[in-house]
Amino acid sequence: MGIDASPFFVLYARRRYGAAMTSQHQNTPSRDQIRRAPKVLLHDHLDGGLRPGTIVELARDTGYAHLPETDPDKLGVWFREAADSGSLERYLETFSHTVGVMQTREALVRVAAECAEDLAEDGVVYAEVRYAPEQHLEGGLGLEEVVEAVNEGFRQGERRAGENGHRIRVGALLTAMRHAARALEIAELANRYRDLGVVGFDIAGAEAGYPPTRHLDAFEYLKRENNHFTIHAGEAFGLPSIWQALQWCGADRLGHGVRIIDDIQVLDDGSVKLGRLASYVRDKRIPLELCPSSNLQTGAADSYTDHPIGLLRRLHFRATVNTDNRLMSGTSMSREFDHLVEAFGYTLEDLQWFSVNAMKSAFIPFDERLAMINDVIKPGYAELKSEWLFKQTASTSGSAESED
Ligand SMILES: O=c1[nH]cnc2c1ncn2[C@@H]1O[C@H](CO)[C@@H](O)[C@H]1O
Ligand SMILES: [Zn+2]
Repeated sequence: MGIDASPFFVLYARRRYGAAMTSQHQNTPSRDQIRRAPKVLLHDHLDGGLRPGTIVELARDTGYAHLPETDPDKLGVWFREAADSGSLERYLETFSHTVGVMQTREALVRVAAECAEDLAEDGVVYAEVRYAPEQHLEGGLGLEEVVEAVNEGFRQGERRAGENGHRIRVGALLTAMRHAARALEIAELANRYRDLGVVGFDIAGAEAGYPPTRHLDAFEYLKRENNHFTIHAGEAFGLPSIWQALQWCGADRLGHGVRIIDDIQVLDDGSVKLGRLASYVRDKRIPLELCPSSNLQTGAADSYTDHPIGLLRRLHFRATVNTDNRLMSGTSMSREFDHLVEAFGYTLEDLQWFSVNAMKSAFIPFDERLAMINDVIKPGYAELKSEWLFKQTASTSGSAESED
């Protein structure tokens, strides 16, 4: 099975990128370099990324009385531990508390603004952040008011980040919950707010028992409108879910899609055989929104070194790295990269490859994606890759000074 192939890949990666280094920039990037590297995030849930302190304050302000902890540090730990159950269904239960405090316009604006700020602070230059408008109506808001509040928050956050020297652009993805029956309505909402801050559509929630084909009407509508959508598929459930998402629903990208590994066979001699579906995904350059830490918590992978991303990157799938839920996983884009660098010996070249892959797969227009790649991402990595040159100069001039 493909997952067993990862140790082989580690060896391959170390040999290829570790021992056989040809220049300094192929060294392991430092944590600080990873944080400063321009990163692109396609799969991040707004209701999975709140600051614990904000949850506590919003609960107090909005009268939400069900928090398991009221100390922010303890609450952060509670989310990580509660989400660490090995089951997607139990992982998803933790969202009742974040969604619980996101029922007013003020709360939504604040959470969205802080999300943009936190991502920018972490070096993310472009993000598509998703949430399910239908889950934020309990306080009396309408669907459009929810979308407008979140958009307002993203714009505020982008402005504040810019004032602090961090440029970021955030687009919203509207999610419909797969167990519910509002997908068409949410798809129409996504279409109405197209070019007004919403860049696409998604479905999420428990996968087993809720195939994406339940929502075919929504996907067909979006296709007729030439709009974009991704589908959570191949996370808790395997190949049939990925197959349906692509061949019945017509998804542009796969949310997770990690189980495509079940259609990849690694033979004893190290050669690899792709099944028909895996070949299709690779040949058509279907973007995989991979979320390593989240997969460890829901049981989709056992460790970073065993995570299929190693093999998928080696086989040149259109792999991207994502956070999924920063609060539940206690993570960030930089931390995801830190883990992958440690597990697979990735260099700045690899991190750039993931970032360019993600930017190519974004739902904004082609010319904007290209400009992001050429004017922001590549120059950012080029600067990091050239740092060793200037370190050398500094140490030379340092020793000259000491001789004076
Ligand atoms: O990894 C995931 N798989 C499936 N559904 C998820 C995942 N993370 C979050 N959500 C669901 O998406 C909703 C909207 O953001 C969240 O409320 C949560 O129920
Ligand atoms: Zn997700």
